[in-house]
Amino acid sequence: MAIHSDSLSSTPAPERIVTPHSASPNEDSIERALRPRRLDEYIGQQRAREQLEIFIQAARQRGEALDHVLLFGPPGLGKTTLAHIVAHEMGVQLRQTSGPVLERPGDLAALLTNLERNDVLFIDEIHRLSPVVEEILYPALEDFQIDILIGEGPAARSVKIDLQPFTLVGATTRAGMLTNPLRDRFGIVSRLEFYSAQDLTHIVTRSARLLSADTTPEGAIEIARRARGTPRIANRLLRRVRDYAEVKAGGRIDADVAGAALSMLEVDPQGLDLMDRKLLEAIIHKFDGGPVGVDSLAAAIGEERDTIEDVIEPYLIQHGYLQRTPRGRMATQTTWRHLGLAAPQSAGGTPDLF
Ligand SMILES: Nc1ncnc2c1ncn2[C@@H]1O[C@H](COP(=O)(O)OP(=O)(O)OP(=O)(O)O)[C@@H](O)[C@H]1O
Repeated sequence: MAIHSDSLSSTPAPERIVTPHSASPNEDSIERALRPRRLDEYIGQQRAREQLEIFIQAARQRGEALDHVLLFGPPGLGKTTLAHIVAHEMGVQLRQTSGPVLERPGDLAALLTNLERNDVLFIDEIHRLSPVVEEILYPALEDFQIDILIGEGPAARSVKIDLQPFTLVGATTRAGMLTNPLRDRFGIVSRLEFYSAQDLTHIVTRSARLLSADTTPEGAIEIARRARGTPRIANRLLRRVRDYAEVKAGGRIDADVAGAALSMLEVDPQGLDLMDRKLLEAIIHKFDGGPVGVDSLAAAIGEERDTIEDVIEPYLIQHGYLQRTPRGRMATQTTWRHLGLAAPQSAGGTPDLF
């Protein structure tokens, strides 16, 4: 049966220090150790947290399974962490899989029939479920039943199997790619946002404590500011800065040490790394500032389209470095300025008045 307990990523982990994907098994285990276990340890995402707190308490009081939950947002923002927290707060087990590894209906059926009452089933990359597997999921979500075909040819017959009530937690970077019937079956839908520098500072401070890394408040702020709004990146930068501090600065992470370490890692003061700059420079130098289609851009920088759309772009767009127009991606005034260039009048975004 092709079901793994590890979550798999749709996009290959690129070689970048700020990639929001976890890059190695060793890193996975450190990540697990840093993962908050309870809702009150989960920093930021106030809206999602408050909603879940109420719905979990209500479900617990009624002794029922929590309604199905869809979490969406860019990678590394804490979807897997929230799924684990939901199970922990409900006092139930979590089973974990991901859309692409559920190849056949039988893979999903085996998982569903092994769930115990009110358990959580976490499906990462749920937008990548195959249509035949998705079919099985509909009656499971609605009536806690599945229809299984037994036998082949004219002798084949369909058998209904009752399931224990359970909660599906689905995670996706692309809510728009979910089919309508699947999306409609989630009672709770939460969009995770990039974290503020303040929330990330809390996360860095907490992780530093857990890793026994000697970090000053200013050191934590410096790391948080450059972490692209993403806890996974913040934790990774913290570990690299800790290495630097141990070798070069007697182990203490203050603002200067963090700044020097991050410059060495080519993460600039805005948290953009080589790949971000490569993409922005390509738009400006190879496509005259755009608009340029994502496929041409992918070819120009040797990166997968999915990685550009899921990993690189969302932060750049949100922070005004990139505009997505119907004719393609465009550099903005901020982009030109960031790269130390004079912006042409035609560039998108706020004009450079200074
Ligand atoms: N709100 C939070 N508070 C503290 N730490 C967090 C929070 N969210 C995430 N983290 C940390 O960031 C790491 C990455 O989070 P997680 O694996 O849950 O992200 P994800 O959104 O599921 O990413 P992906 O979609 O790539 O699997 C976790 O190990 C955890 O330590």
